[in-house]
Amino acid sequence: YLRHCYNYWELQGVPQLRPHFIYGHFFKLKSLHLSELLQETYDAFKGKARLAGTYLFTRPIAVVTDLDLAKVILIKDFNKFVDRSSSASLNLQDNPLAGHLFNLHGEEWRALRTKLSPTFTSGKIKYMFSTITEVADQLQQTFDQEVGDDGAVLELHDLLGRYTIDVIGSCAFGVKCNSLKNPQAEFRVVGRKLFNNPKFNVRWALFRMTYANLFRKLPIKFKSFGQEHTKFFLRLVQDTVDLRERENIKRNDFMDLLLNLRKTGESSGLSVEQLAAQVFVFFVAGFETSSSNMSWALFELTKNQSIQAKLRDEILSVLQKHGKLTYEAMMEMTYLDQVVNETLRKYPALASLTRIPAEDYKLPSDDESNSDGHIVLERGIKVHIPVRAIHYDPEIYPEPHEFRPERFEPAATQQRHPLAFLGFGDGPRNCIGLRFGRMQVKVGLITLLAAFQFSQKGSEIPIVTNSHFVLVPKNGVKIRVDRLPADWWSDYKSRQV
Ligand code: HEM
Repeated sequence: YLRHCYNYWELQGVPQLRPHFIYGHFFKLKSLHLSELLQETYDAFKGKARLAGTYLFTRPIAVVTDLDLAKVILIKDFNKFVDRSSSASLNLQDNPLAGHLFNLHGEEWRALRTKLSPTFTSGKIKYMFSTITEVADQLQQTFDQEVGDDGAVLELHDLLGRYTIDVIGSCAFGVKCNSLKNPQAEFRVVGRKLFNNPKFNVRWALFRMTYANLFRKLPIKFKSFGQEHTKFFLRLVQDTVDLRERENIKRNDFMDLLLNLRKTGESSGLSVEQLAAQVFVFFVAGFETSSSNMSWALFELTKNQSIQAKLRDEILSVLQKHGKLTYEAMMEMTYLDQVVNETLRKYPALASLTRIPAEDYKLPSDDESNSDGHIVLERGIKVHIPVRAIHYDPEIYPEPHEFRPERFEPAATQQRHPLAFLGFGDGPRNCIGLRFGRMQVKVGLITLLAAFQFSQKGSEIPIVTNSHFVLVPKNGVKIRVDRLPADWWSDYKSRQV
C-alpha cells in the first residue's frame, strides 16, 4: 500500500523526492511549517522541473520550483486556485471563529474579501496612525523603565508582542488592552496561549490536518482551539457591538468599519459570529507576524551596527524635518522600508503559500521549453509555493544569509522576478493587512531606534520555532539595550564627513 502511495507523483510524470518506503518523510516532519521538506524538494528540482512532488505522511503535495509557474498559480490563473486549504479542515459548528478570511473557501471567501477590502485601503489605514503612535509612546516608556540608566538585556519579542497586541486590540476591537503596562492583561494571556502551547506535538498536529476529513468522521472530538478562547472573543465582540450600537459610538478602527458593513442592511451584511471571526483573524494574523518582524529586524540591526546607524540617521533627519512623527514622515523613510523588506525576506512569516486547484488543472505549456505541459494537477492537491526556499535561493539573492537592505533599492528590485519577494504573498489572496502591518512595524521601529541603541553584549542568538505556522522566534530575542547618548547624531554626522 505504501509503495503505491509513494508512487503517486511518478505516475503523474512529476519528479519526486522519494520517501523511505515505510516511514515516508516522517522524520523530516520536524516543523509545522514544513520548511525543511520544502527546502529539500526545491533544492533537488529547481532548474530541472517547474513542479516537483513530495509527501506529507502518505498524502502527495506539489512544490513549485519556478517563479513563472508561481505567478500563474497566484495571479494569472488565480480563479482556478482560490482556496489555500481543503474545506474539510473547516468546522464552523465547533469553532465559529474559524469562519474568517484566511480559512474561507470559494465564493464565500470572494464575497467577504470584496466586503473587507475597502477597510484596508491606505486612506482608511491612515486614520489609525495616531492610535498606533499613542501605543508606541507607551512602548517607549516601557522600554525606558526596563532599560534604566545602566542599560539592560531585554527579551524584545515579549515586549514587542505586547505593543502589537495593544495596537491590534485598539484598532480591531476598539479596546485598550494595556498589556504593555500589565503583562497579565487578558489579551496578552490569550495571545500567548495561542502561540506557545508547551504540550503541542508537531507531527500529531500535522497528521490531524493532513487527514482532517477522516478526523471529522470520528466520534471523538479533538478541539484545536480552546473553548474559553472562543468565548472570550465572542463575548468581547458582542459587548463592543452592543455598546457602540447603544451609545452610537464612532471610532476610527476596524470594528467601526465592520459595523458599518453590518448596517448596510443588505441580507449579505455580517453576523456577529462572522464579525467576531474577522476581528479574531486580524488579532491572530496581525500581532505575532508584526512583532516577530520587528524582533528579527532589531536582531539583524544588532548584528549589523553600520546598518543600524544608517537607519537611525534616516529616522532622526526625517523626524527633524517634520518636527514629529507623522504618516507622511514615516512614508519618507525609504531605507526603513528596505530594512523591513529585507527582514521579511530572511524571516518570512509563512514558509510557504498554499493553493488548491478547484478542478483538475493542466500545467500551461505556452513556452516550447516546457516539456511538462501534459502534467495534470488533480483537484484538491495541495500546491506549496516555498517562500522561504525562494527567499534563500542564491541565484535570486546572492549570499542569502547576509542581511542587505540594499537588495530592496528600487533598481535592484526591478531586476528581479516580480515574485521573488513573497513576504505578504501575492495575487488576489495576498495579505489583506499588509499596509496596516507595515505601518505598525515601522512606527514601532522608528520609536525605538530614535531613543535606544541595540548592541550585542550579552545578547543571544534566537532560533525559529518549529511548533507553529508562523515563523516566530522560539525562546524570544534577548538583546542589549541602552538609552541613546544625547550626542549620538552629531557624533555620527562628524564621523561621516
Ligand atoms: C508584518 C506583518 C504581516 C505579515 C508578514 C503577513 C503575512 C501574510 C501572508 C504571507 C499571508 C498569506 C498570503 C497569501 O497566501 O498569498 C497573509 C494573509 C493574511 N493576512 Fe497578513 N501579514 C501581516 C500582517 C497582517 C495584519 C496586521 C493583518 C490584519 C489586520 C493581516 C491579515 C491577514 C489576513 C486576513 C490574511 C488572509 C487573506 C485572504 O485569505 O484573503 N495580516 N498575511
